Amino acid sequence: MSDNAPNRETHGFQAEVKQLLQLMIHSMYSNKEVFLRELVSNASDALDTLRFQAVADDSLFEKDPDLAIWIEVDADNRTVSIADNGIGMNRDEVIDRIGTIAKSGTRAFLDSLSGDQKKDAHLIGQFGVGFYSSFIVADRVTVTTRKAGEQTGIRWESDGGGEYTLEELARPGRGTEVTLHLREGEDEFLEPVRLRHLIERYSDHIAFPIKMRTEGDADEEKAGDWEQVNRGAPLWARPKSDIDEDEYKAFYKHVGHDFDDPLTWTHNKVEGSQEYTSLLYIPKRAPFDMFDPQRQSHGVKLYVQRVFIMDDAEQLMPRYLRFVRGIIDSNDLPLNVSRELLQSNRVIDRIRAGSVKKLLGLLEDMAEKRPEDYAAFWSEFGPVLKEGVVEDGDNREVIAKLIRASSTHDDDPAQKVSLSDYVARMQPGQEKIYYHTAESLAAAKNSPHLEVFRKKGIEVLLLTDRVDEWVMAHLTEFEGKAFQSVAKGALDLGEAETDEEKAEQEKLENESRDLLERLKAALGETVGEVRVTHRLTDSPACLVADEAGLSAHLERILKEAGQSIPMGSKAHLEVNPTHPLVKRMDGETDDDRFGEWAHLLHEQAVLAEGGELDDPATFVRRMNQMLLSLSGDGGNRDGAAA
Ligand SMILES: Nc1ncnc2c1ncn2[C@@H]1O[C@H](COP(=O)(O)OP(=O)(O)OP(=O)(O)O)[C@@H](O)[C@H]1O
Repeated sequence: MSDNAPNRETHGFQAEVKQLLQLMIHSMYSNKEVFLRELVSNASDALDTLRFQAVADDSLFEKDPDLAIWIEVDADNRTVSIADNGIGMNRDEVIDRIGTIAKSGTRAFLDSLSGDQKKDAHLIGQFGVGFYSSFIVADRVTVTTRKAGEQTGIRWESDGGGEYTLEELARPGRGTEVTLHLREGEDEFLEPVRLRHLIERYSDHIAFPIKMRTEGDADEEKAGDWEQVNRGAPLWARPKSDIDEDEYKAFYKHVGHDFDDPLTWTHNKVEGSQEYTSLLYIPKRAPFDMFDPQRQSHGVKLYVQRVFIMDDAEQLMPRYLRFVRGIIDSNDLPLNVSRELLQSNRVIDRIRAGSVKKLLGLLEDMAEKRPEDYAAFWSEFGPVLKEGVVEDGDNREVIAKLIRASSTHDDDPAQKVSLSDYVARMQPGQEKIYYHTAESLAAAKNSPHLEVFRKKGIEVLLLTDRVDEWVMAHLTEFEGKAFQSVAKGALDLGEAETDEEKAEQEKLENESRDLLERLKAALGETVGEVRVTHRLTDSPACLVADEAGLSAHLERILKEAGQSIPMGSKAHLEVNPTHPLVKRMDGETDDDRFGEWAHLLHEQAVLAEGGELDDPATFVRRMNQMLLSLSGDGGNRDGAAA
């Protein structure tokens, strides 16, 4: 892949990059000044990385320890350059990082965007607009860079079409310089005043000096010297009272690589036996790959005494808070702390416990005082936070309080009902918190299992997130009330059922003995027990798992995940003897025909709860036969009806 110039190679962009570049140029145009913030943010990260690596090897400073970022305008050539003396990149790194997007699923996500979504800066922005935002204002971008400690520099150049060129070059200083050749009409960025203004607005919090040339109008002598244009101190180290909302938001965009503002944040300085500062943010939106196990997240960064140590210090945050972004700066850890050392470290354990507490407190507070924000949070991150019920036994109760669900109270698809709301609405005599898990809200709310609950006005939580089965296996009680799946075990409504109702039920059971036996004989091992239902008022039958067994919904999840289903008891068939269809069956004297009815009843029950039939064709044949016989044309046409 080389062209005519000596030592110059031409490479093609990865397809995703090409696609993203085009989308970005169009969707971001009205926010075009973001390029400056992004390039300064990258430069700051590169300085952080150098400073960290130099802790172990100070030769990397190459006698140039004053870390900074320089912004320079060349009005004649219509360029703006952003330079740093940070870690730099070697040839392979340039290819890997500036021509490739590592996030898996990017392609599929980009392909799935509709026309309008393609113009939505916030959707595109979730990739972290980063370096590519240069092309919003530039029609050619040149990067020259040399990695600290290495000999050869490299020059990268592209017009943002499909290709870029690479060329080796001698570069005495380490670090990176990005030069933007501005598009026609973008001359506003040649105005130093405009650039200063943008730095003040978006990059003031950058902890390294950002320097620009002094302007010479008042004092010609000094014109051309470099002067620092930002405050240059880490934001989190400043007193809270000194920092305004916009500064917090600007810092979030840098640290969280997000284009949007955060939803909320918590900033804490802990003193005493442990000293650390945390500034933790909750984003507005979940990244598209939130549930991708391979996702590379921009989580929480660890600093030690204001020196950046590492990104994504997963020991600082439990998995169920993986959406949190921000920094933790410890005064107690050594500067040369490694990932391995963090693994079983008491300091880290305490910082994590403290931070989790703060975050859960922040969520509690938001739930109470800003319910609309909390609803927005829940709809983005609810399923992730729920994992905490399983993962974090110590905080299970607090997390349970934060859970929101749909329920039969209003059948609203927005998950709004808290467990406390539910308990407050429990019927007199009701002892349990009832819930139903299903694949979708439609399947949940129309499930036959809910019939008796609806009739009696007993609320049932409708749980439709994938994690719910797993969560409910760990959540056994709330405020002293046990949880009960409406699709499991023998139903006991306790005192919510009157004595008359109980007597009637018993009578019905006695009268139905024969019917139940015939059904069990016809269905054999297809089902566990066959019994009279408590649950149904309108449907003829439903399936019920054992108390300790797997619900049909969980069985399906496991099957889809390719897991083997533990051999347990079969689901039990519950029938409603008062249903006209069941009554009619009871009167059927032909055993073969009764058998067909019985299977049909079972198959219906499987379908009604969203299940799949083992043998759908036979079901269809039975169904057709039944329809024909009901229309008075059955009996002799068995074969033809199939
Ligand atoms: N000034 C720089 N010095 C050293 N490396 C850099 C510099 N700018 C960019 N890089 C490297 O290129 C990578 C890609 O940069 P880019 O801005 O596209 O994304 P990012 O900063 O990783 O994340 P995001 O896209 O979420 O902002 C960076 O992760 C970094 O490794």
